[in-house]
Amino acid sequence: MSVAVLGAGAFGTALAVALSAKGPVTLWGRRIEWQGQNPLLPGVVLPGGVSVTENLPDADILLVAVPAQAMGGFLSDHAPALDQRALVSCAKGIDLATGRSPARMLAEACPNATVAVLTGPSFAADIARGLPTALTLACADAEAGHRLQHALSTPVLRLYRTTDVTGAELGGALKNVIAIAAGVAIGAGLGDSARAAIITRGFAEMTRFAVAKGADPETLTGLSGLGDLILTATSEQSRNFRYGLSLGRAEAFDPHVTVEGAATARAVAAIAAREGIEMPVSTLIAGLAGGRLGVKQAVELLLARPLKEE
Ligand SMILES: NC(=O)c1ccc[n+]([C@@H]2O[C@H](COP(=O)([O-])OP(=O)(O)OC[C@H]3O[C@@H](n4cnc5c(N)ncnc54)[C@H](O)[C@@H]3O)[C@@H](O)[C@H]2O)c1
Ligand SMILES: O=P(O)(O)OC[C@H](O)CO
Repeated sequence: MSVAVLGAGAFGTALAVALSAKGPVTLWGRRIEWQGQNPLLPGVVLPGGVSVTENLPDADILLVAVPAQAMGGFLSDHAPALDQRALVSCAKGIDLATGRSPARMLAEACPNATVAVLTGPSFAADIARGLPTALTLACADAEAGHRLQHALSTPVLRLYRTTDVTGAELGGALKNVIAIAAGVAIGAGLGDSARAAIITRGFAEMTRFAVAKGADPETLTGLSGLGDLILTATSEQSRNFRYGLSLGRAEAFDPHVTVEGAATARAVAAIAAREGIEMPVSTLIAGLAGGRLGVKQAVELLLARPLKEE
């Protein structure tokens, strides 16, 4: 099956590099201003098996690796050309404008496509270097999921399979919000114990939100939920964690860096308020990211919450 990656950022480029171990891969970007090495993925030389193009490619499997907040614009430009394919969303977020997940946006814009999600703990730099990585491939159609799992696994990129698209996708989106909170805790000097509390209580609210949206709670304990939360909330390789660090330290952060958790926190807080889902950490991160709250005030609000059963 032919494979193309749409979106030539760090993750799309890393996936193209990794999958070129199995056969030729086309990497599509809207404006490619580099050759051989993508500045978003420094130090990685594209292998010969990856061909880069600005013309939307024709392939059996299209991995869509644009950020969640860019998915709407991307689909308005390209949806008709994507229908009737296997579309694998690689974005981890919730669209702020519509409150929809990337897979849902793909399915609505391309009603005849088979839609799947690729998610889980994986830094682009690790994948591109060929380091061992385990991910989740989620597809509601179990047979199609099985085919995609095999088509996209390599000896070092191991894909586990699930039919719980909602659980896998929300785990990946929500962990970014909690990773920002973990970064804030460390940046503000609250310590490792506070970070552990935020990760644990954050995981509880990730699960609460996902279950309210129809997810199987067990999915949240897998690679796409807990696995990715552990990675993102504990590593300075993570852009979400680094953004949180800068908030905690009251330092500026490069606005050109993709930080999915900032907009997703605001999307989640709006949905949670509307639907009565208790999401204290995400709601505070939405306030911080939106500039409505300061770190001191956010910490005070969190510590002032009523004592309750775990
Ligand atoms: N970088 C990682 O380690 C990593 C790992 C796993 C998942 N992801 C997820 O992958 C997604 C993409 O992240 P990234 O790291 O590649 O971001 P990035 O900032 O490195 O690149 C984003 C790319 O998307 C392109 N883009 C933006 N809007 C577009 C549009 N309308 N049409 C076409 N292209 C458009 C940009 O030009 C850029 O090349 C995010 O949802 C992220 O959470 C990233
Ligand atoms: O750099 P981040 O914070 O966007 O995280 C990248 C991946 O999602 C980690 O699994």
